[in-house]
Amino acid sequence: MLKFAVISFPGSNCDYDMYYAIKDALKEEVEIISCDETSLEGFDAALIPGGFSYGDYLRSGAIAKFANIIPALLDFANAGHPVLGVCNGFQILTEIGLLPGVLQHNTSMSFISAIEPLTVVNNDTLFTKLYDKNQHINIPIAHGEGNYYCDDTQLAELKANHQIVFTYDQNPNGSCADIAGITNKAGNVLGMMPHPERAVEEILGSEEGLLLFQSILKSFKGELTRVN
Ligand SMILES: NC(=O)CC[C@H](N)C(=O)O
Repeated sequence: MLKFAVISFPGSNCDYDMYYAIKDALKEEVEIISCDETSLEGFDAALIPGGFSYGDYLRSGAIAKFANIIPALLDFANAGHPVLGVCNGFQILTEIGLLPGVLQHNTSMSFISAIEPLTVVNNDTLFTKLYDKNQHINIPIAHGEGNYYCDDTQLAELKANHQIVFTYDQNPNGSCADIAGITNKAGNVLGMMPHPERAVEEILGSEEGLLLFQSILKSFKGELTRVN
């Protein structure tokens, strides 16, 4: 069994969605831990859920950067363990420097809640290996600050390193290059605004998010096979 940590901040509101996606849909071990903790020892992967950490004050994710768990999360990511940040989790990953760029207010300046068509532009990652290349999937979004921005040099690097993983088919928020999700250069940290954990069974309207979590599992099994 793999053990996932869901890191909960004051104001997280998708921690239980993430928890149940892992526990009931993926059927792996998962624990919600407070951002006041200082260690991720014993966990195989870390998940940063959506929400409004510290009320989104200053800027989404800007205060979460100072939580006790962050040094351990940086070490965990830099050691190559999988880290997934969804929505506010993506915002936090950019604030702590694990991913390039920033998430600005949507160009409409409104909160958008919708099921969004996406394209899986890179299926050669540990998070997307079970999708087909250029597969179209429908995943919900729910954010006010999802407008991804990076400068031209960063965008050229993201493209050259195949770090753009998901793009919007009908860009809802003004993100540059239609970006919905990116990885770090090493490929073990994924940030995305759409919520795969809210699309893990048909009754939720889509189960196309489940493949992402199953991909993480498959990546681990591949690794274990190689090690043994
Ligand atoms: N669902 C969420 O994680 C909300 C994200 C974020 N706080 C925003 O509104 O942009």
